[in-house]
Amino acid sequence: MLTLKDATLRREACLVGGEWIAADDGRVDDVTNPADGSRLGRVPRLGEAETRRAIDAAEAALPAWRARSAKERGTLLRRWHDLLLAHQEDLAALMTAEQGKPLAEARGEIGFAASFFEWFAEEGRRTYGDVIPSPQGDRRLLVVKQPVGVCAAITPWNFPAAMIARKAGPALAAGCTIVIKPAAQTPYSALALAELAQRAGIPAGVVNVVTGEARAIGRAMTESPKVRKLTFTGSTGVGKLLLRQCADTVKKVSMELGGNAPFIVFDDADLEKAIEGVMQAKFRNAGQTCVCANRIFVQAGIHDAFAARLAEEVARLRVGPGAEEGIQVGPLIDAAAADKVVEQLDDALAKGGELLVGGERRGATFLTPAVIAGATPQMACFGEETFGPLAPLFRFEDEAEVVALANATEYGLAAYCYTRDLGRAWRLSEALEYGMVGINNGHVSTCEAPFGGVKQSGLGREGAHQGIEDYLETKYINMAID
Ligand SMILES: NC(=O)c1ccc[n+]([C@@H]2O[C@H](COP(=O)([O-])OP(=O)(O)OC[C@H]3O[C@@H](n4cnc5c(N)ncnc54)[C@H](O)[C@@H]3O)[C@@H](O)[C@H]2O)c1
Ligand SMILES: O=C[C@H](O)CS(=O)(=O)O
Repeated sequence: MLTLKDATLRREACLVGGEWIAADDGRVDDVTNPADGSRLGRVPRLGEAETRRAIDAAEAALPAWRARSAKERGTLLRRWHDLLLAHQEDLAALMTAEQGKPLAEARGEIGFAASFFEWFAEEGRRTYGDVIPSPQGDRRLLVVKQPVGVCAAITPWNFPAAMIARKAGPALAAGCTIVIKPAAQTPYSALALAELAQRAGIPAGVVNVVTGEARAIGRAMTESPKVRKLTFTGSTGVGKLLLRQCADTVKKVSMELGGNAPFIVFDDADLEKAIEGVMQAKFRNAGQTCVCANRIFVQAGIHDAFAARLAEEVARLRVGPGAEEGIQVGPLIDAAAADKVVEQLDDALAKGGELLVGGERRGATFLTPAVIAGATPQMACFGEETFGPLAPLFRFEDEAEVVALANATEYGLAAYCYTRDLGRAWRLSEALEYGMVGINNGHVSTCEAPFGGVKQSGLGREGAHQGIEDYLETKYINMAID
């Protein structure tokens, strides 16, 4: 049973123009706990009409919000940050109940989400323009940055708070207003963030959250000329669809899409550090992160020692409901997600892979973390994003071979490399076709750094200074002074 210190954080209505609303026709959708399939509650099933009203509310709030100074907007963002931390336990409990991740990870995600509000509270005050030396004495050339305007955000279930904060933070700091559609599986985290935005004093209409029919809401967002930017985090397939839908109104877009991360271990790597890194890069959120190690390449000389140590560590992982203290691997988001991982596991075994540990299905959504040796590029786990606790080991001989294998994918989000050779670290950092590279490090995400991918892993960057640029327009002013 989910009990919160502050029960009012558990909202079952949508925030539109400062009002908490139900669907016009009263329809609702169940929210379930992936650990046991129990119903947590119900949230409104909004459609196009309600979404259009949310867009209108964001448009109505825009002039006053963009007229505030960046410092004033930053003060409110900082308050939102403080409220997330003040309610971290309740927000973590809500997240674990609806998403399944272990409580310790959920607490960490709330801190991660809050960091984007803190970071962009200050970045908004540094959206500098330019004064350009004019070629004519009677002209002055200026460049100023202005907010894009009304933004729409569509976010995934795997990081239900941080993926919202990584968008709402820069949007609000830049002077934009926003309409957010969270994933159907994880609405409570989004609605709790909206509740805390109100408590922080963020004005009505600046932040709006709509739950309901994804296609209908997405259509309203992408078709509306009032929406000047769409920021999406989710699968590459849905990203492509939304990109197409945004073309008719030429919206600015940010796309944070799928991944297929290579994790490369050379003979000269520090074995224990590599094991620590792969455990972090592979099994965080039960392997359901876009930057998870999807393919683990191990050089022949260290392969057997690495495989034995990895199997040993994986066997120790505690699997169970995320709400139980000490659990390290929770359930997958639903039975279909677990089915997909089992299919990839069975495919690998059918094609010659050797199961070293795990792979046991426990009920609908639990799967004990698995390690497979003898993986090959002919297996589904080579080309497809696994999004689950399956670690396939690919043996390789030399640098040229592993770079070619690592880059043989349409994805390009994150990559990892373990070596103590400085020259090789540089060569791999430059040769790997990915937006982010971890060298002797299995976790790269932080608000100070630009997160994002190349190829079909996305467009744009989130976090860092780059993250606010996506919410700004550049205006050039040519002024005659005669
Ligand atoms: N690059 C990143 O930063 C990042 C972060 C997290 C997740 N992801 C990716 O997201 C995927 C897993 O998340 P998911 O299962 O929620 O992805 P998904 O693409 O199925 O859904 C993402 C969001 O899009 C919505 N959606 C789905 N179809 C839609 C449509 N036709 N119109 C409008 N909205 C629609 C969903 O309701 C959800 O809110 C993985 O591929 C993962 O790699 C990427
Ligand atoms: O899955 C997507 C997240 O962006 C992963 S991380 O928490 O930013 O590493």
